[in-house]
Amino acid sequence: MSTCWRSIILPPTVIPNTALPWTPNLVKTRFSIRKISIPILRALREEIEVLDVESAESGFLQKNPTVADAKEEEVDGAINSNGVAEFTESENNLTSYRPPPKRDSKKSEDDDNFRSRFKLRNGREVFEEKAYLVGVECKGDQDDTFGIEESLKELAQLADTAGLMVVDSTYQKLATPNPRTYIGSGKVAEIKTAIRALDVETVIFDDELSPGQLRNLEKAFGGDVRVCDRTALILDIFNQRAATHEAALQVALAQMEYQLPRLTKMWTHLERQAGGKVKGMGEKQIEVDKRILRTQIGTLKKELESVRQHRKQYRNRRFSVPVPVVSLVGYTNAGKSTLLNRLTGANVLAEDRLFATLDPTTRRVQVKNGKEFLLTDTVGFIQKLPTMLVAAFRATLEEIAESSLLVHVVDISHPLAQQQIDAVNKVLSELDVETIPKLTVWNKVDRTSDPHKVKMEAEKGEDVICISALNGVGLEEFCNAVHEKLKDSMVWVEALVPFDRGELLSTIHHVGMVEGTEYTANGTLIRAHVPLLLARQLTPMRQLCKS
Ligand SMILES: Nc1nc2c(ncn2[C@@H]2O[C@H](COP(=O)(O)OP(=O)(O)OP(=O)(O)O)[C@@H](O)[C@H]2O)c(=O)[nH]1
Ligand SMILES: [Mg+2]
Repeated sequence: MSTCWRSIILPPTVIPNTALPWTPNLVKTRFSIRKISIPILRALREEIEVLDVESAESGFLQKNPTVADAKEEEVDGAINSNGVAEFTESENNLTSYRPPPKRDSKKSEDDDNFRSRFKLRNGREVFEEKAYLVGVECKGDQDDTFGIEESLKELAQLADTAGLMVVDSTYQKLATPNPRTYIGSGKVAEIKTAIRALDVETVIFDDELSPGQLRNLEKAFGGDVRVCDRTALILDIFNQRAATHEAALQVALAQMEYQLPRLTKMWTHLERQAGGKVKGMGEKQIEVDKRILRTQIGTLKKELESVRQHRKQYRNRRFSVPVPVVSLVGYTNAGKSTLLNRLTGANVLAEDRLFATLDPTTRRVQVKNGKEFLLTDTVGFIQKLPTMLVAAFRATLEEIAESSLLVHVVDISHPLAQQQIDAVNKVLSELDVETIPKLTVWNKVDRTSDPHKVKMEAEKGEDVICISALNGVGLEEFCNAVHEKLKDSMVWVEALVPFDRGELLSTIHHVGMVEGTEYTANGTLIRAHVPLLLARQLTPMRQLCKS
């Protein structure tokens, strides 16, 4: 997971146009040269026509001397350990063909295996590192509705999404986690043996580790294996997936806040890039680094604020057209984007991976009876969602808070559907949206063993609709249910609309629920449930009606 590791260690590289001391890499690198090991560089040189490192990185290296330095050092190492002659010949004498030196078949097989571990993920080439997963089940932990094995299964899915190859996993039941190493010393020794036997490159813990625990574990495992936790993994996926400027800023901020207490000496490059001006008078390096990082966090927050102001203006413009907004919320991979695509013909990425969507997308849905509403697709939730990520995405999630109706999409075919529902409700309660009317949608009924039985179950529940977003089953019923629910959030009006305001009448018909119309000498008398904003627009006519 080269990109994963890169983002854990280095500042994220996707923040254009900032006055940060380090220069962001605007050409998104496919992986971090800085952290690429000697054998990877060797393979890269052999594969030069596939992955032209020099040209791909040249712009970046000029801007980022630290990375360039690191690259040089490691290339030298590769040459020394592999023999200079082989590379020099192939690079300097490209026209005359000479058969490659015979390599023993084991080495060639290793190289092939090695090369096959470069995978394309989210449009980037990443090195598929071997990962080992570790979980802890604390006895008497009431909060975790997910069992440890299920939670590790989900962690494996997250690792796969980030581009890692999970080679094995283990867990331990403890009364309380060990404050030094999170797991007990026996488990540490067991994992150390597995690391050697399986060539593990990254060990991922299913819970957030303290900075001290991270350091102690890295030391205990021998120093040459990376240790990270679920939060870092999720942050990395978000970093890989962030497609818009705002999402990139939000993730960058969350990553930096995660980094701050975990800073070690590796941040010395920040100081160099700040032109040495920050060299402290007797200040420890780590303090300097922390100060620089805090400044960067401040800069990011300011930039994020200005982006948010922009979006707010856009949202206000949208609200001037009083179409009700319906937000799709739910566990990651439940089928929210598939439902949006199906209903609106949108082309939002929907795939069988966690966190396919980060940015909200809103589209207009036209229902058969001429009614319409706006449907917003949002970022999915997950159990143990890092609080800093909820905080970072709060602005995006504000869209949810401003909607007229929440549609909770559930993957009913998932064995842990109920636990996922609970996890989503927990996040929703953190967002203070309990007052917004809610409709529950049981999606993927086609994947259940007995769709008919599931439908009967749904009918027993209040406000539950069964659908299959993939094949379109139940969508008409869904739209009708949305409309009925929207009525709950609407205001009852009786208004006398003058004949020259015909456009208002058609808006009322589009977005409201008309109960009756009457033509009078002064205009059309209309009785309807309408969204609050439209009711406000109709206020003078409502007064007219009363008089
Ligand atoms: N069988 C079946 N698969 C579905 C259905 N709806 C969605 N899927 C599949 O489930 C996977 C996830 O769908 P998405 O629409 O990306 O899920 P999402 O909720 O947007 O996920 P995030 O963006 O990660 O939060 C995709 O492979 C879809 O094809 C359905 O009704 N039936
Ligand atoms: Mg999605």
